[in-house]
Amino acid sequence: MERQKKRNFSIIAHIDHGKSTLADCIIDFTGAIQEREKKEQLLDRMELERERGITIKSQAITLHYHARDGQRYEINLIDTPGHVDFSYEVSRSLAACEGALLVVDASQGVEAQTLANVYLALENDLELVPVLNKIDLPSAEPDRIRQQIEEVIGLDATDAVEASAKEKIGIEDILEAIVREIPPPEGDAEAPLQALIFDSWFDPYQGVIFMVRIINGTITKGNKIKSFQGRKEYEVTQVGYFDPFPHSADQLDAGSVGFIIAGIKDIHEVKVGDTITRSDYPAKEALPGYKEVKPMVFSGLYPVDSADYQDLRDALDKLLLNDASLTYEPETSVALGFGFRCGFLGLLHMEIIQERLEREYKLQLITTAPTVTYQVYDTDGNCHSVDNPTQLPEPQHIESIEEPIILANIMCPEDYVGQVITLCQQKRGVQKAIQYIGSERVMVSYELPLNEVVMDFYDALKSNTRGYASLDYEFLEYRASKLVKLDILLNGEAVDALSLIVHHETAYHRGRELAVKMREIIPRQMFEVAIQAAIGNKIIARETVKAMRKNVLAKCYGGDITRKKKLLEKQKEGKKRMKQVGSVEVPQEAFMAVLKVGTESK
Ligand SMILES: Nc1nc2c(ncn2[C@@H]2O[C@H](COP(=O)(O)OP(=O)(O)OP(=O)(O)O)[C@@H](O)[C@H]2O)c(=O)[nH]1
Repeated sequence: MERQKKRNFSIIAHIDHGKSTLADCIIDFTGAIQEREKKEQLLDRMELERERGITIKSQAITLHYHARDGQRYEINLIDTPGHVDFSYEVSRSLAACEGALLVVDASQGVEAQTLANVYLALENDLELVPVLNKIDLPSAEPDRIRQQIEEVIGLDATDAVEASAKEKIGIEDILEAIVREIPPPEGDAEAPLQALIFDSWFDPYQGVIFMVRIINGTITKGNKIKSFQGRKEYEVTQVGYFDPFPHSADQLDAGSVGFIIAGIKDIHEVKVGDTITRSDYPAKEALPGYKEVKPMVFSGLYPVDSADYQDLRDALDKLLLNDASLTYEPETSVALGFGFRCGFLGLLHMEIIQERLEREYKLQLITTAPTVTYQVYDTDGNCHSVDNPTQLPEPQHIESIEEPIILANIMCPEDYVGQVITLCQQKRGVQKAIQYIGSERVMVSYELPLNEVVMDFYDALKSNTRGYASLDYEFLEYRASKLVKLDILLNGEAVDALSLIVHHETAYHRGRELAVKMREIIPRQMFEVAIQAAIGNKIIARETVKAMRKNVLAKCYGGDITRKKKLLEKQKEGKKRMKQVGSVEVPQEAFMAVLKVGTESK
């Protein structure tokens, strides 16, 4: 199809403002899928995504639309993940488009991620088409939100389409706006090939499938291709597009969006953000903006049953095929045995991976508290990247420690500004700005140590603002800080998996709270358990779990055998999540308890 009749667009929105539902409506409206083939939330591929209602991997669908001007248009809808953890993927998807629908919930209005996504879209020079969704809600106030969009974003919202993805209102108007407002792609089909990879995944039969936007040139079956970052050359075996089902095409040319298959077995050979070109007629330059995503949050994953170690490795291998941003390497813990240190883009990414391992691979896991990567300078002048408290050198060998700092933008109703500020202060935040957005909403910007945010910042923020605050953040820099290692000892033995790196001012308080929390979590055993918190060699707190007096079965004397069996079963169930640490049995909860202390502290 000629370029003038093509449109490439994404939908950007704050979480839950209705992006996926609207995408489904648009697909439906253009008749891309038959009723019987339709699944709820079609764009969300995995079961987990459906259940949580979030979109993890981006994907593109080619639609055909007969517009009111009598012309037939090819419209490529490129789905983007909405969460802050995945902003890099959002950015790549946006780079493949000329425009974006900016979906705003007509009752909630502009939120932190609306703004963050708008900035990403503007960086990519996209034409923004505002849509006010959920106008079916009695609480919808389209006029007020229209004004808010103009004030906050500076975007003319006079013609913003009023829509309801739920009631299928305004869908045709949205398609008309796409055709009218979003420019057709530019690009030169005669020039050397430059194809931007904006998504890739591993298919067990085809190998790596990658989604591209052809910026210049053409690609067809049989072409030899290579990427600017990868070293090897591959032969294209198939090109095509999804509608949403895969279809082969003769070729993809400048302005098109589609998939390429080239028998690639290693997902790391084709990285999202990289540029593909042809070996016979190579482009001189990669497209701008290639940036490697680095994991920001680390956690140890251990099988509850050490016999499952190999299964965990296999499962991680498989997950890695579809998720190039996940990293892992083997690690051992005295307390937990053999496991893996895994790196994630953020907390949500971490939760998703953990849940997939447990649900799809039926693994029972013990996870350690998340940490960030520290830059530790030793007294010999060497710098070490430390993502595990146990790797921290002895205090006398440490010259200084630097921790990652983020810039967090929090948007909330003005009534909650006080709570948000208090929370940020507690978390060692440095205030950067407080800005009124429209008449009642406020944007609070703080520099915060990522280490404090990975603990439980998000939950605390939600509960302190009754769910009304939204958060977006970006990495800023590494900054020197006074950090110390806090250890927990059980019967005199330091438990490596319970160690934490914390700021020296909060260490004392955290240690004491953690010891109390451990006493509540660790069940009584046949002997007394001493719980101590220590900073360096200094013990700062002690709690005791008294020895057990009663046999669980004692109260069943004379009772029937099935009841006894039930009790034992129940005990066994509980034991599954227990880890033997020295002589002490420690439940899974204990390893995450560090997340539960500290917010109320100070
Ligand atoms: N009343 C009403 N509810 C809607 C409308 N559109 C979406 N919803 C509901 O809003 C919730 C969120 O919708 P999603 O489409 O999952 O939102 P999303 O923006 O894709 O969310 P993420 O995938 O998490 O980014 C769901 O419960 C939808 O049923 C609408 O027009 N009206």
